[in-house]
Amino acid sequence: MAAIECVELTKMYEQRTALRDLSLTIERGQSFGLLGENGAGKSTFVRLLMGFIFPTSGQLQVLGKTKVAQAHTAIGYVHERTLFEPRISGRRYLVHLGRLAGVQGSVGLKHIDALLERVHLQDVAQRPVGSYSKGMQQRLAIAQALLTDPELLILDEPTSGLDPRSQWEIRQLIQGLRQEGKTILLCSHYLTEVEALCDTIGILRRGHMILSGAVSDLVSSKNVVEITIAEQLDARETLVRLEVPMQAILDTHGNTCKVRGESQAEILEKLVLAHVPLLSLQPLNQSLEEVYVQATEQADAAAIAQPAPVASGGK
Ligand SMILES: Nc1ncnc2c1ncn2[C@@H]1O[C@H](COP(=O)(O)OP(=O)(O)OP(=O)(O)O)[C@@H](O)[C@H]1O
Repeated sequence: MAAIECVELTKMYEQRTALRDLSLTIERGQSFGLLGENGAGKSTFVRLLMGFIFPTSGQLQVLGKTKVAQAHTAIGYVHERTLFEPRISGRRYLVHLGRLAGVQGSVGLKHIDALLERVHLQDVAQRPVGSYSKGMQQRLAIAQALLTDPELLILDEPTSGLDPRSQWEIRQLIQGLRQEGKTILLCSHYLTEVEALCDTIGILRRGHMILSGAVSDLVSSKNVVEITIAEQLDARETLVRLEVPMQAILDTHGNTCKVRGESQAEILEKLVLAHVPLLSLQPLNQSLEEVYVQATEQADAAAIAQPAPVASGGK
């Protein structure tokens, strides 16, 4: 059973379509990054998963439950703007919420102290939350999400607006949770963060999923190989001399050249037969940022070619 499964999920707010025909499976133990511009529908999807709002049409299952609220005890949720009571201490905050979630008694308190340590707040645990930095508050929000040791974590922009050090601390925490095998849904605008923390991604654009797949497949889909030959040789001259078809060569620089993946075997054969010394051969990846920009440009071009009949839009 998948952690999250939806089929043709649609959500309309009156006349506005926030999410349209979304079909998606997030397997257990997978870390999934949900990307998309402002107003793309990410928070709407999260609200549907949490059962705060209901689909207009389509099916949704969270941890096997179609009534998603029934899965709540196994979900940890970090809202994009967590609000705290500023006068109580971090520890008391967790103790109160722990009681609501059935985490209590000496075992519960031990668990809370371990969580405070895990998010590196043990030294400030008795201080009022109002005196915490934004990064510390965000770590407290993550501790709160972990109170019930949930199987699924939904993290809505957990590093948004934090300084680089605080972002790094949160990412370290998420990486640890991922390694423990938690299922993670991470909404984020930070593409390098998603590339580092997620196994699979989906890009939403005006309520549509325009691209999804494994990060490793998407970044390696460029199909370009960089070949480096002996230092004293000029790559372009060598390739011309060996009569390599020019359309196979994307770029040359000194003793390196970038060639199309499909021409790699033919070029290597020519180089080897001509006894050209090879120093390295490396497939070139593109960044997730490049994948994102390309996908959104293609979606825009398709939208211009075929305008959508129903209004949907940004904030
Ligand atoms: N309660 C609401 N009533 C009407 N329209 C809404 C409501 N909530 C969201 N929308 C609209 O639905 C669309 C999707 O919004 P949503 O908040 O899901 O986007 P998002 O991808 O989370 O954006 P952001 O990155 O800014 O958080 C937007 O056009 C938004 O204006």
